[in-house]
Amino acid sequence: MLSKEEIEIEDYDGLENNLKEAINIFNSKEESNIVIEDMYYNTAKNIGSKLEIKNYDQLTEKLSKLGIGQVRINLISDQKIIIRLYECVTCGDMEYIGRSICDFEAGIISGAVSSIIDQNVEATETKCCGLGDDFCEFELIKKNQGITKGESDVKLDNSKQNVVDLTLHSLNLAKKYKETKYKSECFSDSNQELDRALKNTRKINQFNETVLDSIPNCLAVIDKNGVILRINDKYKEFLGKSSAAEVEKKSVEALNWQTKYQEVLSTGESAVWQEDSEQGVYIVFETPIKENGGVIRQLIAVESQFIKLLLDKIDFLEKEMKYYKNKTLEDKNKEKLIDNMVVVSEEMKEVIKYTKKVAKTDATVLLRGESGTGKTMLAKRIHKESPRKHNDFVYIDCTTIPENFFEAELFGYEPGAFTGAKKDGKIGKLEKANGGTIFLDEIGEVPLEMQSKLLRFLQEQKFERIGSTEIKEVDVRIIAATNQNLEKMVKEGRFRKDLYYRLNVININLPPLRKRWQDIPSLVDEILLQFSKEAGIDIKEVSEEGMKELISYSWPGNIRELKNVLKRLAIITEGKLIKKDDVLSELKDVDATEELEDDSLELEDSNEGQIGRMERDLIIKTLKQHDYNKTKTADKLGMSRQTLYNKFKKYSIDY
Ligand SMILES: Nc1ncnc2c1ncn2[C@@H]1O[C@H](COP(=O)(O)OP(=O)(O)OP(=O)(O)O)[C@@H](O)[C@H]1O
Repeated sequence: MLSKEEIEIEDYDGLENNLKEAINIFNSKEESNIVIEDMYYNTAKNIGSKLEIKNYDQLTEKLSKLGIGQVRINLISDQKIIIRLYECVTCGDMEYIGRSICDFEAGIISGAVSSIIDQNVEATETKCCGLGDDFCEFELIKKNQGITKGESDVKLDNSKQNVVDLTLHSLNLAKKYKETKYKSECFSDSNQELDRALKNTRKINQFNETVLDSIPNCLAVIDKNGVILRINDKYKEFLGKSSAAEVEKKSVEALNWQTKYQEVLSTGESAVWQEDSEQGVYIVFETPIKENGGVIRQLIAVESQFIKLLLDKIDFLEKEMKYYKNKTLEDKNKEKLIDNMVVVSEEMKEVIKYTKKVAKTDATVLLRGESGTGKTMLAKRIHKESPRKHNDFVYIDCTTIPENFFEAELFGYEPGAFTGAKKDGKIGKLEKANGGTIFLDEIGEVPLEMQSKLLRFLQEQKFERIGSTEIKEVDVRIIAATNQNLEKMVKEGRFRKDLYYRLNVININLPPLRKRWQDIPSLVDEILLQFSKEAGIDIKEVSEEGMKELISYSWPGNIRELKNVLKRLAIITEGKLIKKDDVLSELKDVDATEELEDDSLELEDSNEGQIGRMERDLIIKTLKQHDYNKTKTADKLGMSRQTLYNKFKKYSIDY
């Protein structure tokens, strides 16, 4: 566009004033915008008609020269002409405003085209960059009424070029006015929006204040410098102030508040503690305000229902934690001390205390106790806790070795030592146990001849393999076990007296389970846990009533029997809980137990003949109850099949 300085014209100011005046007049009217637009259009049309454009090529060239834009003309029919204006200068200035704005261009085009075809045409803008279109488009329609060349709303000078330029300049001013007006409209729109936003913010603030004051706890906002920004009504009440202003904007130090706001700010972590005040005990809870650098402080009365609940819960959790801590510790100790061996009763605690001392020595140990009381388990424990623990623990079940193989088994033999011997010979159990422990289970079953050989070894720790004269010397600790009355056997000449004394250096007696029922609940837990692991099934529990039944039963087969009963119950019982009826139906057929509840069963202080009779009766009864099935009978009695066969032999039971 041409600037004022570029336009050398005398009555420029007059023209400009005219235009401004016109705009002012129109502007004061309600529909001034439309009038102004019409004025642009008509003035521009007048100019367009005076440009003396002869054809469309000249129109294109002229408009581009005037800087109006790049024109493309499309003659659709004699009656309808479409002109497209690319890079329209008005739209370039105003950009997208949501309505068509090229009244000036429309006027120029209509004036110019009217003079080309020498007929009045009116241009309507059908597309406009101001509406978001890619180009501006004008539809030119012929009108009957002709135009009066040379008549303009604006007084024009005689120089045509100057008239054009001056008018363009005036229109340019008007356009700027229009632009300013539009911007002020926008401004007023945004002012209204601001107003609305302000009102909303006030409403939200009001709401926040109400919420803050409705909170039943004392609440204060402290800024990062320790200045109290806000306290709610409850806090005001708590402090006994008539106005929040007495506290707000003051520092926490000045008011002597016990606060951890600095610690909360530096760590970003909340702080909670208890404070006593004249009004009672309070929990102080200070928490950082995100991205703000301040702290929210709350005081919650301990008397409040919420805190009471919380404290109850904490109390409960603490107790629970303590319980599990102790249990874990107990479990750990139990494991360390005796693997999975259950030791709850005082009787067993005594045994273990003694065993621990014994384990450190090399002394020969004789373990006494009914079948299934844990003699083998204890023997292993002694070995594990002794200095020999890194060497072998060798187990010999004396009931299972045929008489003539005993020596070979214990001392070994040379190649070809006897018929049927292995051709490379065999190393004996004693040699295997060198540096370690040998456990002779059921020592009362060792044949007499073998007893003297064993005695010799015990005296000298020396022996010869069968078929060899070479004397072997080994360092072996002996642990023997029996459930028989060895003293009686000695008297009857069935057990060597000297061997008895050799073995009976340290005597440990394992009490029967019925004498240490306190172990039963823990044994039940342990056995069910181990079994669930082995069998890959869910852990079962025994109901309280069921447990009472297990405790009151006399367990002739001791822990081995308890184990078997529980394994069966774990398999048979549906669901997680083993109930009283399940236990009873499992134990119902052992009516002989009543007889066994008699203390006279204890081997040490009982008459062997009486016990023998009772044991014989029990075996026969159990056999009958299990249709003479020996495996089931042995299982029920908590003994191995071999032990059962030995008992058959011992009591002349012929089945
Ligand atoms: N205190 C205990 N805690 C856990 N399990 C035990 C305990 N005592 C024994 N047992 C278990 O009971 C079963 C029988 O124990 P063990 O074989 O040691 O008895 P025993 O007296 O040697 O029997 P037997 O005289 O028939 O040889 C084993 O499975 C053992 O693991």
